[in-house]
Parts: sequence; structure tokens; C-alpha cells
Amino acid sequence: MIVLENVNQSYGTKDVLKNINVSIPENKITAIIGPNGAGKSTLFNAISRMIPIKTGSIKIDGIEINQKGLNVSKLISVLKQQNHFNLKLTAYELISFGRYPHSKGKLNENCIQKIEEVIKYLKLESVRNQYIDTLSGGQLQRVLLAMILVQDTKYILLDEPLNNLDMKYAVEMMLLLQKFVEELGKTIVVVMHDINIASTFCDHVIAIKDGEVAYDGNINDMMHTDVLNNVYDHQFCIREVDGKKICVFHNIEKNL
Ligand SMILES: Nc1ncnc2c1ncn2[C@@H]1O[C@H](COP(=O)(O)OP(=O)(O)OP(=O)(O)O)[C@@H](O)[C@H]1O
Repeated sequence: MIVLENVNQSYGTKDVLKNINVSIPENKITAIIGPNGAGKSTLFNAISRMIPIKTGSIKIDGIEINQKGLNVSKLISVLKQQNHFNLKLTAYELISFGRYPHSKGKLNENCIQKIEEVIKYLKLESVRNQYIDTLSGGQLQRVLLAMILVQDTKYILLDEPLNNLDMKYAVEMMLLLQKFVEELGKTIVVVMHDINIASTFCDHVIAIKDGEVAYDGNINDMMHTDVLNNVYDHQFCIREVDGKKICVFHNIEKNL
């Protein structure tokens, strides 16, 4: 489990995370949602130790991550938004980067075995030798997931992985994440904007508003007008479709 206690972060005089106390449950998909500028990426960066926090504690399975000398890349794999991929690398080479925490650049037998296992698991055999700049958005996303899987950590953190994906690939991505939880026992944290995707595919949700936790709990309980109206300062309707709660938000005020 990932446990955050009294986490605060600021940039200059601006408080961006204010006293965050949340627990991220194991073997589930947790969505981090909230309006633009709420602090989601800052929270993500704090959990993945990309930025130091000002005060508070973040523990992964009881291990304080902000301690000197800790190899955090053996605990969590992180995929940040990648808008440009100009490197001349094959899919195989990119995937093998995921082994770096284990291999330090020199792939051993275990690494090669793990890479082959993951290529097969994600059905990437046909593109393994293709340059990544020739892959479709959906294929590249799958290759990036392979890079994450070969790192072989229990926790996987993804920052807006659905950006630039059409509906088909977005759904495919979420189904793969569910498969990683169910078949591989992973614990996944995803920053996302689409509440309906969160409602359909995630288990747990942390909603951030103005740097504070506006909701933390089960996804089904979040799909209520009062909770969502408060998080986004907007009027939502909730409808039930095939047993899933779907949020309708077309009634945007026109006086912009
Ligand atoms: N490096 C930085 N220096 C100064 N201010 C920053 C920095 N990074 C983020 N901020 C500010 O912190 C606040 C939270 O930003 P953050 O990127 O965490 O929000 P977010 O919820 O991820 O937003 P979005 O949905 O738009 O990606 C914003 O006001 C942003 O301008």
C-alpha cells in the first residue's frame, strides 16, 4: 500500500498540495482526477519521487521513499506523458530500457527472459524490430507499457496515459491495466481527466481540488452529482448504463 501523511508541497509562495492524507490500496486501479491546475501532476510527481515534498511522509509498503540511497525504481515504475518521441530506437530497445534498474545498461539472461516474456504477453512480436517513430499511437502506448512491465515492480504510476488515444485505444489501454491487476497482481495509479473512463475501469479514486483532497474512496460512491459538482464546480447529471454510472456534462453554461 502507498500511504501519504500530511503531504505539503509549494512552488514559491503558492501552496500546491495542502495536507494530503490518503492511502492507495493494493491490487486495484486508483484514478487521480480533478480540474486543470488542481495539483494532480504534483501529487503524481511526489509519489514517484520526481520532486521532493516540503513536509510529510510517503511510504510504499512501509518504506519511506524520501530517504537517501533508496532505489525507488525497484518499487515503482513510472510513465509520464510523452508528447515527442524522436529517438531512433526500435521497440525492443525502448522496452529493454525498462530493465535499467536491474541491469544498469548490461542486459543479463534474466533481463532478456523478462523482455521476451513481456513481448509475448503484450503481443508485440510483430513490431519488436520496428523503429518507435513508425508505430501508431496505440502501438507505441503498448510498447511503453511493455517497458514498464519489464521493470517488474508491484506499483505502476501512469500520468495521463490516455492523452492522444482515440476511444478504441483508450479502452484497450484500460483493459490492459485491468489485466495487469487481475493476472499480474499489480497496483496501478493513473492520472486522468475522463470521469466516465474512471467510473468504468477504475476501483478507487482520489479527487484533488485546489491542492486538497476533495474525495477519496470507492469510484461508485464518487459518481454522485453532489460529489462531482463540488470537485469541478459544474452541474453534472449521472445516468446508469449497463450497470455503470456515467456522468453527463453537456449542459455547459454558454456565457463564457
Ligand atoms: N514547476 C512549477 N513551478 C511553479 N508552479 C508550478 C510548477 N508545476 C506546477 N505548478 C503550479 O502548481 C499548480 C498545480 O499544477 P499541476 O500540474 O500539479 O496541476 P494538474 O492538476 O496536474 O493540472 P493539469 O490537469 O492541467 O495537468 C498549478 O497552479 C501550476 O501552475
